[in-house]
Amino acid sequence: MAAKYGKIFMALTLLGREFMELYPINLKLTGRRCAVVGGGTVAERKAVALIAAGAQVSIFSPVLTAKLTGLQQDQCLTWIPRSYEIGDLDKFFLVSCATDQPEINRQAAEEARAAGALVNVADAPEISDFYVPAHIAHGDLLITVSTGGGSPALARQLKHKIAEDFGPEYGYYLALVAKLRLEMKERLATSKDREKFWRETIDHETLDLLRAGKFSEAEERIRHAVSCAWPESSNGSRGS
Ligand SMILES: C[C@@]1(CC(=O)O)c2cc3[nH]c(cc4nc(cc5[nH]c(cc(n2)[C@H]1CCC(=O)O)[C@@](C)(CC(=O)O)[C@@H]5CCC(=O)O)C(CC(=O)O)=C4CCC(=O)O)c(CCC(=O)O)c3CC(=O)O
Ligand SMILES: NC(=O)C1=CN([C@@H]2O[C@H](COP(=O)(O)OP(=O)(O)OC[C@H]3O[C@@H](n4cnc5c(N)ncnc54)[C@H](O)[C@@H]3O)[C@@H](O)[C@H]2O)C=CC1
Repeated sequence: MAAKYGKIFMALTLLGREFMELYPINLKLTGRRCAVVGGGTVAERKAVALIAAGAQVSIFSPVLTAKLTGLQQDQCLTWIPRSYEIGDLDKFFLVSCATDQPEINRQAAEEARAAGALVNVADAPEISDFYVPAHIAHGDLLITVSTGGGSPALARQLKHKIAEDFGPEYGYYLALVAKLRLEMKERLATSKDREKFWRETIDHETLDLLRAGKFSEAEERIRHAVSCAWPESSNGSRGS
C-alpha cells in the first residue's frame, strides 16, 4: 500500500513502532442492539455515544454511574443490575467490554465475538475489532480523531483543538447546504457545474451569518450566489 512506502512509514520504522492502518467507517446503529459490560466512567462514555447514535443499549453491571442511572430512569437504556454472566451476549450487533476486571472483559469479548458481534475492549486494544475515536458531532457533521490506540490522550487533545475551529455553525452550514444541494441538483445543469458551484460557495461570510444565528440570511446568500453564477439555471434545465 502507498502509505507503507511514504515518509510517515519510514519515520515509524525508525521509531520502532508497528503501523497498522485502520479502515474508517461510520456505523449506522439506529435500533441495533448493543451491549456495554460495566457501568463505570469508561462504560458511560461508550454508552452515551451509542445512545446518541440511536442504538438500543443494554448495560450489564451491578453498579452504574450517576449519569447512566439518569439515562436508565429516562428509559434511554436497559440496565441488567448484576455482574456479567456467560450467555448474556448472544444477541448483540456490537459489544463494548468496559469493566475494571481484565479477565471479565476478555471473557465477555470472546463470547460476544463468537456470537458474531463487533467487539471493543476498553483495556485490551489487541483483542478489539474497533476503537472508538474522539469525536465532535454537530448534527450530521461528525469529525473523528483516531490515534490507532497509540495515544487516546492525544486524540482527545486534538479533538479539543479542532473543536475550537469547527463550532456548531458548521453543523448549521451542513444542514443548509444539504437541503439546498438537492435543489441545486435540479437547477444546475451538469455535475461539473454543481462541483464548481459547491467548491466556490463554501465561504466564511455564510459561516459568520450562521454563527450570528442569521439562518435565513445565510440561506439567501447561497441562493443569491447560484442566481448570479447561473442566471439561466432558473429556467429549470436539467442535466447529468
Ligand atoms: C484503544 C482504545 C479502545 C477504545 O476504548 O475504543 C482505548 C484504549 C485505552 N484508553 C486508555 C486510556 C485513556 N483513554 C482516554 C480517553 C479516550 N479513549 C478513547 C478511545 C480509546 N481508548 C481507543 C483508542 C482510540 C485512539 O487511539 O484513537 C477515546 C478517544 C474515545 C472514547 O472512549 O470515547 C477517549 C477520549 C474521548 C474524548 O475525550 O473525546 C484517556 C484520556 C482521558 O480520559 O483524559 C486515557 C488516559 C490517557 C492515555 O492513556 O492516553 C487505556 C489505558 C488505561 C489504563 O492505563 O489503565 C486504554 C487501553 C490500552 O491502551 O491498553
Ligand atoms: N478505553 C478507554 O477509553 C479507557 C479504558 N480504561 C480501562 O477501562 C477499565 C474501566 O475503567 P473505569 O470505567 O474507569 O472503571 P470503574 O471502576 O469506574 O468502573 C468499573 C465498572 O465495572 C463494573 N464491573 C465490575 N465487575 C463487573 C462484572 N463482573 N460484570 C459487569 N460489570 C462489572 C463495576 O460495577 C463498575 O461499574 C479500566 O480497566 C481501565 O484500564 C481506562 C481509561 C480509558
